[in-house]
Amino acid sequence: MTTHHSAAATGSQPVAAVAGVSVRYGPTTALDDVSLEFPPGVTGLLGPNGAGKSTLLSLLSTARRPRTGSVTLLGEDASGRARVQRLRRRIGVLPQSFGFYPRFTVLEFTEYAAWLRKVPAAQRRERAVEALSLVQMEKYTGRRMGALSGGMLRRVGIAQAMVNEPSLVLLDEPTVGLDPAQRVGFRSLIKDLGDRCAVVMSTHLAEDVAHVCDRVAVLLEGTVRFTGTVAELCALPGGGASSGDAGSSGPVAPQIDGRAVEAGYLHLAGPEAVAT
Ligand SMILES: Nc1ncnc2c1ncn2[C@@H]1O[C@H](COP(=O)(O)OP(=O)(O)OP(=O)(O)O)[C@@H](O)[C@H]1O
Repeated sequence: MTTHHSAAATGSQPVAAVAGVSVRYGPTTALDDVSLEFPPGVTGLLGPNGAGKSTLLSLLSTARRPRTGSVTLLGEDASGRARVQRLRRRIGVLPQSFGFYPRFTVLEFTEYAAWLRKVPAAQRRERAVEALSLVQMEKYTGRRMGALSGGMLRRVGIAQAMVNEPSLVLLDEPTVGLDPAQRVGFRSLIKDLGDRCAVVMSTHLAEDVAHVCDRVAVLLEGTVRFTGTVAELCALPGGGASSGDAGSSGPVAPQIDGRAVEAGYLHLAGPEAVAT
């Protein structure tokens, strides 16, 4: 394990937290009385489609307000227009899909993201170049957005999320649609981000969590079924306790039975697995 794993596992001050949050879309309950704390490092939100991961990220990004409960970001209650606007400048977001003008160059797009995040004009170019080199896209600053491959586009997506040097970055399913080799590269990139800022990453792939995350929260049907370290998740019955390598060139990571999580079977581990 790397040093930032242990730092995050020692219960440092949370970077973000939700307490008793519920969100409904008409008759659908997307989140039901969810309480979670996000320490420094990389936290995975693991769950099948529809579990409530994107909704939880939308609360942490301040895009949505909970129907009940509270959201605390960077030590402040995320309410009140002025405070929320100030907090947004310190948060980076990679949505599941992001729009862009295809004729923008990579640099123009990233500078535009800096403008949206209220980075002062004099710093925008420098921040954009730095963010692009962070994701190894510095050679492609002049390429049109419309001419990028899927993997490159996702890298630029991470760059735009990092362009305001956020203290908290939220990544919604960052590895979806990547081929296996790209996914391995992305996992190491996301791990590196975790050394710069707190990262919350949603995924339905248990392998992502095993290779990238310090901590994990399992969501199913809008409720939290587990929180803890990856090792603790692996130790659960049905969590898969074997060690091995699922294609990563990095250190050997514990394996989680991804099929069990994706199929929503993890709750079969029993009530003792349910942590709040
Ligand atoms: N705008 C919306 N209107 C109505 N229902 C919604 C809306 N957004 C989400 N839902 C529903 O809320 C529940 C949680 O959705 P959410 O997108 O948060 O889950 P998720 O775990 O991120 O899944 P996915 O990976 O498929 O996005 C699902 O039942 C979903 O159908």
